[in-house]
Amino acid sequence: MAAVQQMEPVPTPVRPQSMNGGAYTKDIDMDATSPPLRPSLPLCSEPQRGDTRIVVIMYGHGQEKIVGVFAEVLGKPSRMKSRFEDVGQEDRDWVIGVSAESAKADIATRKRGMVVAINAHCTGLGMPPDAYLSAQCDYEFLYTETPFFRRDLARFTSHILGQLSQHQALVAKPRTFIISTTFPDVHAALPNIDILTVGADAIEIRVDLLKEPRGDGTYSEVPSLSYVGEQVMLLRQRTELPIIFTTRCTKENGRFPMDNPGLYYDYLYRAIQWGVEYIDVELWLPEEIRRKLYEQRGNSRILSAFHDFSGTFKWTSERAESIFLESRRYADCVKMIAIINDHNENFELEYFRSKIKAKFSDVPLSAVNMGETGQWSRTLNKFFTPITHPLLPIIAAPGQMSAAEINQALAMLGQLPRKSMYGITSPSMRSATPQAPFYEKCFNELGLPHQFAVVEWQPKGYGSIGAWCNQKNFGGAYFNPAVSFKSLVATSDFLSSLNNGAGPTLSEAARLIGMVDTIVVRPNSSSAPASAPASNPSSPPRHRNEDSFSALSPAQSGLPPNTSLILDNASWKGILSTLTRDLAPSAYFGCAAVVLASSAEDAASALFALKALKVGKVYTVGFKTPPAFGKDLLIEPFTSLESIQRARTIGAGGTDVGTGTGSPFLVVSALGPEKSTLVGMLVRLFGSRGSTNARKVFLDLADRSASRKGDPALVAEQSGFAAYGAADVTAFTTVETLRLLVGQNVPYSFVRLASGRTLF
Ligand SMILES: O=C1C[C@@](O)(C(=O)O)C[C@@H](O)[C@@H]1O
Repeated sequence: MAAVQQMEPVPTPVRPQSMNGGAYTKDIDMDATSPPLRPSLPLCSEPQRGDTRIVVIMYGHGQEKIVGVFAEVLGKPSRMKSRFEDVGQEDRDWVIGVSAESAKADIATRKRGMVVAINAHCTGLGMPPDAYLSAQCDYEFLYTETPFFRRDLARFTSHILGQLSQHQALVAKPRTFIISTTFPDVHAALPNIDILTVGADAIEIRVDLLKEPRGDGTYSEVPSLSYVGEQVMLLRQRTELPIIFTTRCTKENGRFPMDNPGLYYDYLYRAIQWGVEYIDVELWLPEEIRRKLYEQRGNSRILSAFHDFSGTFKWTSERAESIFLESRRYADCVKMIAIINDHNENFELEYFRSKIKAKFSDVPLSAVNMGETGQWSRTLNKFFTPITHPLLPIIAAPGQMSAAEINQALAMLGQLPRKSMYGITSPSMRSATPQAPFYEKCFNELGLPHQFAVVEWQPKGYGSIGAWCNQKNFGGAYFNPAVSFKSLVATSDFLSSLNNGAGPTLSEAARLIGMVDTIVVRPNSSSAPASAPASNPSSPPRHRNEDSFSALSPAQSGLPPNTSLILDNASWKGILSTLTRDLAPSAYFGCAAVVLASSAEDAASALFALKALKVGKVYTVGFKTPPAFGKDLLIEPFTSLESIQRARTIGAGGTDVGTGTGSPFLVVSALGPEKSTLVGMLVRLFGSRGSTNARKVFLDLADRSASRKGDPALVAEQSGFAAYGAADVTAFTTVETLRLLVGQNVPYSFVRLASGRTLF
């Protein structure tokens, strides 16, 4: 198994104390690990073991089943206890349920180093959560029973326990946008949420703009915590984007009153308990409040906010830098926003930005100017640029632009040149749904100037990788289906000539998987390693094969100097996202899995995803596992019916699901439709049996659209599996491909919506 290394400790919120209260106790007991090698894809967050304390769920009257659902999502069995006092070391691998009523007796004296207390409250019960439990618990999960959103619970638990985090990936991304929603009621946003969030990397809920009806036609001055909680719940149920929770004060263009700073603490701390990813903390708040929120932020991240509407703020002043320094003390990211009077002040901001970046690269800065005069700075800001959308009722601040407007402005200024991107397919894909209209729709929605074409390529046949890639305006490509790295390089003079003949740069994922599905174009940074590619060969090598990369006219040919091509693999990320949509990563940690494929190439992306999920053992059928995987995965090929039988009966009681010793919890099949009967048979063999009611997972990677044979997913569902198919993986892979190719985030639900039911 993977070597372990110490992870930065992840504190979790502690009981809120009175604003005069003493310092909180850091009583966290975690055995934290991280994977041995970070794949070089910057946009993914690797699952972590995170907080391993015993999870105790407090449930409301008649709601005991939520305890079992939490357990399933975490991959653990559950049992009930009467009080916190009864929870002990023997409960280590269990999820414990305690009724809300009896939890009140001793929640305050629980062993905080041993248990993490989650108040699960069903909003459909018609009353707010118990105020005492809300204040005392570590976290609070608000949910609706019908419909119930399992993916919301999976996301909540993965976040609060530190198993998945998006922050690092967002900071590493070259450009990120946040959409500032301004709805008085989140319900109004829901019908359009997919389209509203295209291009956004995070979504801001302006809590101060929410309007809670009082019932007499008027609205409360400040929306109540229970109203805000439901609004946050609604939003999180419908979007996969990280949420930014903002209580903007009246002096900074918001509606939250400023006479009681404690009010901000109450709302912002509660947002941490609700598992909101980012908390906007205004700099004017007393230091004591900012410090406490920072210390109690758990896995949430603090975005410090400063706005100056006076019109006298100077980016060149000493005050500007001291504001940044003060903000940074209790923040993970800093936002500074000012009204300016003169266009030159945009240049001053750019100077400030570069100075701060050079001196303090650890805390990212989002800094823009307001008003029309300041719009230029909105096109230059790279981290968390606030954006609006035409479907929003009002803009959140003067001068705000949409993602499409910013991209169009960048294109006009020559900062976002028009690129040619390709979908490289094989003749076998001719009958598949055309993909070009989908990409064009995305580019259009995002205001991107790029063009997209689907081209056909066959190793040793027609089509030329060199001719597509070695163009001045080449913007990247995806392969569908993925191609083996070896055959790609063997048939392309151009690719093999890169890096002075060493061949193209590979991401860690593509290297291990051996299959490439994306070619990414990246500018060479000055920090690039010495081996970074010189993508533009100084003199064209002689052609060994058909890859006539000089076929273009001189004006078109030649990647610009200082440009690298990186061969990558997005499919494993699509598989990982599919598997963790309804389950937290811990459901897979240490478990046994079965992978069926007719070649190692077909299985490799799934194996890489299973490695990232730290599964305990992989049984294989139909292929020989590449040695590279042997280092991190325990592999056992099924060689006979006996070996299958043995794996099947291990831990037949079923209580060890997720503990690494049970019978397989996950079955992934990459076998084609012609092998449906075999897949169905194996799935049935490994179906849920015994006392466990935990649903196992079946993932079918085969495209079954043209097949009339039986669907193994149906067999799987009948045998106690939750089944996922190629359409889910393709949509998540497309999300990743778009991030890699154009650096923009397009939500999974938009991909599914825009590409219709068949999905390519
Ligand atoms: O802080 C900011 C930035 C902002 O004020 C803007 O200028 O775009 C918009 C606000 O919603 C957000 O909280």
